[in-house]
Amino acid sequence: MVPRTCFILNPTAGPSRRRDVPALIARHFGTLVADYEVRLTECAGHAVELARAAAAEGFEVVAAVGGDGTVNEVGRGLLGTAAALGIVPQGSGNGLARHLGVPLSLAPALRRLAAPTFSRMDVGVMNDHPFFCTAGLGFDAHVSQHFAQAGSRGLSTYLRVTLREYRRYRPVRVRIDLNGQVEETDCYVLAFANASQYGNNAYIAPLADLRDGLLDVCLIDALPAGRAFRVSLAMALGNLPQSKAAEYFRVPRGRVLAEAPIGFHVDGDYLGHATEFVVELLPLALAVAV
Ligand SMILES: Nc1ncnc2c1ncn2[C@@H]1O[C@H](COP(=O)(O)OP(=O)(O)OP(=O)(O)O)[C@@H](O)[C@H]1O
Repeated sequence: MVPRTCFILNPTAGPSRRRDVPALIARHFGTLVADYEVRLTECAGHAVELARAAAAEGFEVVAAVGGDGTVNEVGRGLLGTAAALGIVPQGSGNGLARHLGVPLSLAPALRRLAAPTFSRMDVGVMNDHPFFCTAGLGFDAHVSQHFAQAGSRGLSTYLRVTLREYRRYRPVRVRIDLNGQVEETDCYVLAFANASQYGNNAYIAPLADLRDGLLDVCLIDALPAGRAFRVSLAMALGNLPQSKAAEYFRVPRGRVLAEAPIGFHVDGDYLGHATEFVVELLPLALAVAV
C-alpha cells in the first residue's frame, strides 16, 4: 500500500528556486500515487506547524522539500506523532538526505518516495533544540551566523565568509563532560553528530550512525593554518578521525560549560550564544521513510 504523503515545500531553500516544484511533484509522484498534497511554507518556522497538522490529519509520510533547515522543522513537527519523515532534497547542503542515501535529483527522489522503506532514527537535542543531522558550538556556528547575515548565499559567499571569519575567530576555554568523562580544553569546534556530515559531503563524523543510540563528538581545540588545511581535506575525503587533527568521543549525552558565550548551531542554523550546553540523544525517536 502506498502511504498517504504530504509534501511540505520551502520555496526559499536551495539554489534552484525558480523551478515549479509542485508541477514536478505532480509529474514524478502524482502519476504514481493519487493520494498526496503539497503545502508551501510562508515563513521560517512554519514547516513545524504544517508537519504537525499533516500528522494529525493522518498522513503517513510527511516529506520535507528543502534542505537541512526544512528537514529540522518538519522533523520537529513530527516528533511524538505516528508519521514518518520523508526528504526531497532541495537545499544547498542536504546533509541528512546525503547520509540516508536519498537521491539528490528531484525525479528519482520522488519515485523512491512513492515506494519508501520505513525505519527509525535517533534524534539529538541541544539545549532543548532537536537536531537530526549535526549540532555544534564554536567556529562552525560562528560561520553559520555570519553566512546568514552575508546578504547573498551560495558556495562562493560561504567560502568568502569562512576565510574572513577564520582570521578573526578565537577559541574559547571550555569544560566538557562527556557522559562522565571530563576534559578542560580550548574549543575551536565542538560538533555533536547524529549523522555523518554537515552537508555537501563535508564529513565531520564519517562513522556516525543514525541508529546506534550515540552521538559522535568531534573536538578541535585549535586550528592553525596547517591544521585547517588538513581538517578541510580530511573532511572532504571522509577520514578526519584517522587524520589525528581532531579528537573523537562516542556518547549518549554531554554537557559543556564555557568561560565566555559561544555561538551554537542546530542543523546548520545559528541559534545564538550561550555558556552552558546540555546535549542528549533520543534513541530511535523519529520514523523515517526513504
Ligand atoms: N517561506 C519561507 N520564507 C522564508 N524562509 C523560510 C521559508 N520557509 C522556510 N524558511 C527558512 O529557510 C531556511 C533555509 O532552508 P533550508 O535549510 O531548508 O535550505 P538551505 O539552507 O538552502 O539548505 P541546507 O540547510 O541543506 O544547506 C530554514 O531555516 C527555514 O526556517
